[in-house]
Amino acid sequence: MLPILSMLFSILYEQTVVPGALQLSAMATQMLVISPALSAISAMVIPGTSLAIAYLGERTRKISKEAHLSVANLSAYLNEVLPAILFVKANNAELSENVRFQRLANADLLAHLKKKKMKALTPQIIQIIYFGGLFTLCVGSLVVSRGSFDSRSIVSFMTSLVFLVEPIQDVGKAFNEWKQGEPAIERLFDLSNLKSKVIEKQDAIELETVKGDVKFYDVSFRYGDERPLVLNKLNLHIQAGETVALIGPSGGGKTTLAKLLLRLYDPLSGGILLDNKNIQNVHLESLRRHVGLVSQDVTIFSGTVAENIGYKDLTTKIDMEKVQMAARDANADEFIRMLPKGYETDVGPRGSSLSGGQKQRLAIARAIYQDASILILDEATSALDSKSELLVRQALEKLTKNHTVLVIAHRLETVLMANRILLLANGELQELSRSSLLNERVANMASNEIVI
Ligand SMILES: Nc1ncnc2c1ncn2[C@@H]1O[C@H](COP(=O)(O)OP(=O)(O)OP(=O)(O)O)[C@@H](O)[C@H]1O
Repeated sequence: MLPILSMLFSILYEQTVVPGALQLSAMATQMLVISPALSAISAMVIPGTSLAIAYLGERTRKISKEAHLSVANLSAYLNEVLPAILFVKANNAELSENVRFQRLANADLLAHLKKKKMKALTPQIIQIIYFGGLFTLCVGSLVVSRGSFDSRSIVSFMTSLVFLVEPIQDVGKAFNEWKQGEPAIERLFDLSNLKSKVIEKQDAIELETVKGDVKFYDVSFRYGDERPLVLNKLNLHIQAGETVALIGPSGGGKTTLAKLLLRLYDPLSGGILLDNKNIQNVHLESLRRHVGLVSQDVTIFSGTVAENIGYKDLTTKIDMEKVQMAARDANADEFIRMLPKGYETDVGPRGSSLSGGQKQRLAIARAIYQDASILILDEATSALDSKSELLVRQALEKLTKNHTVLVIAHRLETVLMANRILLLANGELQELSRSSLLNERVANMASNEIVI
């Protein structure tokens, strides 16, 4: 942001405003010396032209804003639809998506044409206004002076006037350029003003090693003042090395609990302790290094397999030995070696060249590489074929051996991997025994998604 602002400052201020202002004051002084009366008349033209420039500036700003919005709408649409192209085809929706695309593309084309027209016309309109003003002034000056001026004074006055107009014109152009760029700057500021929902303390502590003991005490949370409580005085103690399965109805608050542990939000009341330290007193970076997340919407970036697994060290140096170990533990090594370039294979945008199960195993390998003591596994609801599912489950089982695991589970097999099973419904937790889970009544209450 700062380089952009300093560049704008340099263009507008140092290259236009400062020399312009110097020239303007020199010419105005010269004119005042030659004839104060004529200078006063000339000065009257200036507010008129300034108003015209201001009006044109405002129009340019509006048109530029429309152009920015139209391109933003188009790119948002493409970002949404291109990754879901399989869904579009499966629903025979190519034609309707084509129409939607055409509509947005046309709107973008029109908005940009309008902007180009305005950009081309503005300097001409300003020129016409200036020369109109200048002509009026010349005629006015001759009429007012009625021969009291000698020809040298008139020439000198007019020359000063021409040189006076030039910097005003420059400032007008700079003003229009500023107005044209204003919507883009507004959007940049909007983005940079997106505030984090949590605040890191100045004296926050660094967690070097973590055993993995997690405690939620009296935690209440809602997403906004007007919204209902998602968690209501919830208490939960997960001992280091334990695996806890969290089940519950959709919208019951399971993901919210995980978000609070990652400190994406702070609880309304109560607190969360990690190895008996309140996470609000811990460096965010260090907290999130020790708490790994394998979420249900697996995120795979375009890049190589190795880069996706060693994501934590992407900007430093990826440890290839560690990548391969993580892939072996995640049951991913075998399929990776069969890819055209093994670990160096490009997986395509959003991992488009991989199957659902392969993506999930890559995400698990990434979590293993991260070396977090605590893992949150948000099990994918989408079904995999039985072989893939078995490979993913085996990988998850390996993970539970040496980590504290909170698994948001949707399948009975995953639930049964856990040491304890907790049902989260209506903001409250209830511990379930394995036998009660197999009881149909509780199973229905817990979640329709659990296949029992
Ligand atoms: N960012 C948000 N802003 C406002 N409300 C939210 C937000 N995220 C979740 N909610 C609401 O909070 C409640 C709990 O959502 P949460 O995602 O924790 O449920 P869940 O148990 O994980 O559901 P699922 O099993 O369907 O993933 C829901 O009513 C949801 O609509």
